[in-house]
Amino acid sequence: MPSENDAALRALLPREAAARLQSLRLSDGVATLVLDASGLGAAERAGLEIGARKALERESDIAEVRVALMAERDGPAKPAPRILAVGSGKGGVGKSTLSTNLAVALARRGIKVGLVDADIYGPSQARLLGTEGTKALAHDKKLVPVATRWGVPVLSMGHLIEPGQAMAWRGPMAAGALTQLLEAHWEEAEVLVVDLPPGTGDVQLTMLQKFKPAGAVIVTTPQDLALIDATRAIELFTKGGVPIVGLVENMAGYVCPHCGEESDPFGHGGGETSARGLGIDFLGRIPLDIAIRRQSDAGEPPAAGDGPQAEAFAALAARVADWLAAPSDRAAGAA
Ligand SMILES: Nc1ncnc2c1ncn2[C@@H]1O[C@H](COP(=O)(O)OP(=O)(O)OP(=O)(O)O)[C@@H](O)[C@H]1O
Repeated sequence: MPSENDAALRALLPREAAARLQSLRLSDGVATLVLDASGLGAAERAGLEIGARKALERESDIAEVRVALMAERDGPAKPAPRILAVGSGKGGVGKSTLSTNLAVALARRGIKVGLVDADIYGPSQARLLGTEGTKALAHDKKLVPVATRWGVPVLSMGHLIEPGQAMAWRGPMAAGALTQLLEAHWEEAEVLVVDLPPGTGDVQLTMLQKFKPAGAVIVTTPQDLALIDATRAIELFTKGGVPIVGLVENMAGYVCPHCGEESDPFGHGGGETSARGLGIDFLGRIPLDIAIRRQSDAGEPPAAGDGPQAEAFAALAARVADWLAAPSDRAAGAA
């Protein structure tokens, strides 16, 4: 039976959230709500969660708000989302930044996208999608993805551990964590963009063996060394039978923050030539632009804006969406 206290809390909720409320509990300053999000798209789900969260966070006796969005189970089972792995041979090439913005740009095209941060030891997606400090809830022993303002639900170790907490896990534990992130309530997503850690460790192998991606996007930078490393990442996927969607050249060309002029300190066309040499598609270039770093650090994905940075990610998303629309042909063609 709801207590008077619960009724008072319920009255604080926006009308839509109150109508969809399944349960609401306040204990030790933590308000836990379960909302029925059946029939809602990703953006509406995000709006529902954010509205409820904001309304309760204003209360002085509520220190934390936990929201779980549930969808009806009846009706035909939805197919599992197709996994798009984003990989690189080495760290620091901007793979996480690319994963975030590719996911946001795909969502802007109307595709229902979720994002999994498979970088178990160095998670960054909570920050990049402006959800730092939000804890992921579990329902039916499965994690519930965290809604974002950009219509891209996300799960990252950053939503499970305290910021700065060291992850001293052995490989199998990290692989187990990845399994939890991927086997979460992703029912609403058609595509899951998975930001893989660099290299070829346990996490990548689990990914290939257990959750066969539909395709892999390889991120590189113009420096030769990174291109050689990218070759290794490509080999990992092709040996695992995962089709390569193509190569993205990040930090390609420097955009002057003062005059906007683009220059190429590392030469132009390395990514294109390299992709051609490897027999894979070239998906495009994302310039080295201080605005990309600033907005990303602030949890505002540049792909969600309307500047030239957003255009670069939109062009990339268009190529990837084309590939997703005809994956088997492409895969067969690439074989
Ligand atoms: N195109 C770009 N222009 C400007 N800065 C960028 C660009 N791409 C990435 N960065 C910045 O470079 C840094 C590294 O990017 P990011 O964390 O995405 O790389 P990563 O390959 O995922 O690294 P790691 O392997 O360490 O996880 C970040 O500070 C990010 O904001």
